[in-house]
Parts: sequence; C-alpha cells; structure tokens
Amino acid sequence: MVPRWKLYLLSIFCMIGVSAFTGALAYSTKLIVNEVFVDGDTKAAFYVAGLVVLISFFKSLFEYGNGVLSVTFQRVIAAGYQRMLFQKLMEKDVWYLTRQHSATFMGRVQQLGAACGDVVVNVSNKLLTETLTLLALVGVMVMQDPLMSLISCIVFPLIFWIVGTLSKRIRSVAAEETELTGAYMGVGTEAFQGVRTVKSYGLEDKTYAKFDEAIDKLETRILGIAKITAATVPLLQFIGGLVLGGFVVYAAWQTLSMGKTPGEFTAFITAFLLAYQPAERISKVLVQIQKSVVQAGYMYEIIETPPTRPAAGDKTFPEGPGALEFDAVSFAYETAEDGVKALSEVNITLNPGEKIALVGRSGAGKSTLVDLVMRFYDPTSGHIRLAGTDLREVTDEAMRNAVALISQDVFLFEGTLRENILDGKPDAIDEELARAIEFAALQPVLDMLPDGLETNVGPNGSGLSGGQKQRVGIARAVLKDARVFVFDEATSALDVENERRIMERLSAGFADKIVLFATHRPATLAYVDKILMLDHGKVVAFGPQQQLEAENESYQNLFAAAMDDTAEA
Ligand SMILES: Nc1ncnc2c1ncn2[C@@H]1O[C@H](COP(=O)(O)OP(=O)(O)OP(=O)(O)O)[C@@H](O)[C@H]1O
Repeated sequence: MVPRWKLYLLSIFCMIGVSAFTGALAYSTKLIVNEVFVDGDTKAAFYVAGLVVLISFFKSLFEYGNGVLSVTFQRVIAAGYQRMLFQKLMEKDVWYLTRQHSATFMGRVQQLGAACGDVVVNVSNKLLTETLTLLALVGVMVMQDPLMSLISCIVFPLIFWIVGTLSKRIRSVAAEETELTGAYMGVGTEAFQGVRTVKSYGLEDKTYAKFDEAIDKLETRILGIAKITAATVPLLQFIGGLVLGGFVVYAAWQTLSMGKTPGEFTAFITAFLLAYQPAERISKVLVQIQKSVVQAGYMYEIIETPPTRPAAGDKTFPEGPGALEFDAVSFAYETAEDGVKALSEVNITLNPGEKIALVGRSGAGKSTLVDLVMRFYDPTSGHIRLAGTDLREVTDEAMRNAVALISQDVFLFEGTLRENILDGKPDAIDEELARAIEFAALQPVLDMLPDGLETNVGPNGSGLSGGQKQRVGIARAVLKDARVFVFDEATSALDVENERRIMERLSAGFADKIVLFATHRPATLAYVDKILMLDHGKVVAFGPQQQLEAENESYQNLFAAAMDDTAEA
C-alpha cells in the first residue's frame, strides 16, 4: 500500500494541475478570438488548436488522477475510522452492546465511518481543488478586466448567505437521519432474527407495518436533506445568470465605445463561467459537509465516551489451582430503579475441584453472578478473587485464559467445525483436539458429517442442531484448559444420554477445576458437590445437596416438587 504522505503529495500535485490547466483553458479563448477570428491568421489557428487540445488533455489527465485519488482517500480514511469505531464498540460492555440490535451498530460503523471519509476528502481535496481552480480563473479575469472582476465579487456575500442558511437547516436534520437509519436497521434485523416467531404467530403484517413506519420516517428525512442540498446549485446558477446579463451589457458598451478587444471579453466571460462552476461546487460541498460533520461528531461521541467495559489491570493469576472467592459482592445495574441490587452481599468461596450448581428462581441473579465471574461487569461493591488476586487487577488475557463460558445459546462463527473448536486454543495439537472432541461426545456428530471436522457450520452454526452446537461449545471450552468453567444452562439442548455422559466426565475429571453450572434443571444436581442458591440477589443456601435437602427451607421449596416430578417420571 502506498504511504499516506505520498498520496497527499500526489493529490496536491493533481489539484495544482487541474486548477492551472483550467485557468490556461480560459486564457486560451483570448488567443482563439483575437488571433484566429479577429486577425484571421490561418497559421495561428493550427497553433492555437494544438495548444487547446494539449491543455484539455492535461486538464483531463489531472482531473482523472484527482478523481481516483479522492476516492482512494475517502476509502482509506473511512476504513480507518470504521476499524476504530468497530474496536471502540467492541470495548463497550455487554449490556451496552445488547441494548440495541447488532445491525444498528454495524449500520453506525458503516455510515459514520463513511461520513468521516467524506469530510476529510471534501475538505482536503474537493474544497482545495475547487478553491485553487477558482483562484486561477479569478486571476485570468483580473488580467482581462480588473474593474469587472471587482464588480463580479458582489455575488460572494450572496453566495455566503445562501450557503449559511442551507447549512443551518441541514445541521438540524442530519443527526435525526442517523437515528432513523439505526431504527430502520433495527426493525429489519429484529424481523429476520425472530423469523420463526413472526411466521408461527402470523406477525407478518405487524412486522410490515413497523418496517413501513421506519422506512417512511427515514425517507421523509432523506428527502428533506436532498431538497436542501439540491437547492444550492440552482439558486447559485440563477444569481450567476443575473450577473452574466449585466456583463453582456457592460462588455458591449466597452467594446463598441471604449475600444476593448472581443478576445479580452471572451476570455473574461469564459473565466467567469468556468469560475462560477467551482464556486457552485464549493457551495454544494460546504452544505454537504454539514451533514458529514454532524455524523462525524456523533461518531466521536461514541469513540470518546470512555469504554464502559472495566479497564484491565496488569497482573496475572499465580500458578497452580486457587479458590474463587466472593467477598461481600454486591451489584446493581445502572438502569435499575432505586439502585435495586441484582446481587447483594454475596460471601462464598468455591474451591478448586468443586462442582457447584447455581440455582434460584427466575430473576434471582444467576446470570448476573456469571457475568461478574466473566468480568463482563465489576461488582458495585466488594471483590471477586481467583487464587487470591482480584479480577480487576489482571490483564484481559489472563482473565480470558482463566475462565471459560459455555452458554445455552452457543455462538459459532461461520467457518469449519475445526476452526470453531480451535477458537478455544488456536495452537492446540491434534491430541488435545481429539480429547476435547471425545469429552464433548462430538465424535458421533463428526462421523455423520461427510466432511467431518472440515464441515462448514454456516452462519452462527445454522447447519447444526441445538444439541450439536452445545457439544461444539463444550469441546471449544474444554480445549481452553481454563481454571473456572461456567456452564450457563449449557446442556439444556442435549439428549439425556449425552448430557449424562458429559456431566459424568465433568464431575469425575477436572480434578483441580472449579465448575459452575447455572441451571434450572434438577437432573444437574446429581453431579455436583455443592449447590449455591440465590434469591433476590442474596445467597439463601450453600452446601451439599443432602444437607440442603435436610435443613434448608428455601431449597426445599424450590426443588422438592421438581425432584418429586423427576423421580416419578
Ligand atoms: N441488563 C439489565 N439491566 C437491568 N436489570 C437487569 C439486567 N439484567 C438483569 N437485570 C435484573 O437483575 C435481576 C437478576 O437477573 P438475572 O438475569 O441475573 O437473573 P437469573 O437468575 O439469571 O434469571 P433467569 O433464571 O430467568 O435467567 C433481575 O431482577 C433482572 O430484572
């Protein structure tokens, strides 16, 4: 890739070329009229014609170069901003990112990045080229008739006034366009993601209505902006026409009674007409820039808001197995009314080798606790320590290596099964991969697929069943060799036999690992050493199953009925 400074230099060279040759073209009309037509010199005709062709050739060549360079710049800059915006968004916390549809974010990355590219190219290339061209042409005008050049300057305040008024109007509506584009993308994505629900509940009409509303609002906005931008050039053209009319009268008087040559006026009027085009384009670009500036500002707002994801420390966890400790941990979501806590004063220690079921009614705080262990959020107060080190103090990498999450809705990336499993440990050797596959009872699935491990799983693993995806997720996590494994309803889609197999392996193996199962399933309880029960964010029971069954009322209330049902079944 050509370095940016070289592109800049080349671009400046092209800009100067375009303006110089445009000026030269205007000047050449003086030669055409005076030497060819007025003097009637046939030899000069060939010489002037050759000169005009040559000037046009170079003007076109520089215009071509400038055009290509401006697109290159636009893309380089837009891609740079898109990359940065994407990274900045990824650094936001899980809550921020799950509040809106993924397509809304992608829409912003695309639209706002492109807007930044537009601003830079419009300012550094288009405005500059047009201004240089304008200067060259005004130079030609002044050379021909300084007084008339001065008079023609009266149009400038008028142009400024028009541009100012239109810019103000654009600014007020541009921000809304970004919001409406986001809403429109959101409605569409929601419909596609929830297509099963839409079809099974016959919600098509409701979806169409929502989409129509979103697209209508967006269209109205886009049309509003187009009306303003499109008005710029015709308005200026009309003013140009008025000034030109005045010139014709003045020129006729000067030529007929003051003895000026027709060539001088032709050159002047050509320069004026040519100069008027960059003036129009400058005005148009200035108005367009307003929209891009508003969008770029929007982007900076996103970039400059500090990442809500907690900053990582610089430590690593000490070698060897260590306990996971919750020390007076409380957590309230930012949006929770009256600061209601999702977790309140959790004080427990999970030892290496222990398998723990995390249970509780819906909304008790299980997912919140899992998210804190993953360090998607930090506790509002209190500390979570692994092997004695606070999770806040370690690097992102140490955190990633220490904890593995296997969620209910396993996410697979488009690519082969091998690639997806290797995401757990990219440099795993074949033996490790084989062990992980064996552990997750994945071999029978691979045997059924014609390409085995090399089978492409499709977008988000759409080519696999829910249970198969869960097994891939388990293999990926097992490969990671973490210290803490968190299964968030991760065996819910497995058949009884495979679930039993995997649970047995998990409870028998993993001697020095902490394994946490967030679950509603009584079947899981048979494989764990301890049960941790939450209610309204508080720990209401923590201990071996038999002990809780015998002594703990909260536990008895939650699970007794369910266990009876299981036993009878
Ligand atoms: N992103 C959020 N913003 C605000 N409040 C939230 C958010 N997520 C969860 N909560 C609230 O925090 C509390 C605990 O929720 P959590 O999801 O941890 O429960 P849970 O035990 O995992 O429930 P379930 O078994 O239904 O998944 C609930 O009162 C819930 O309404």
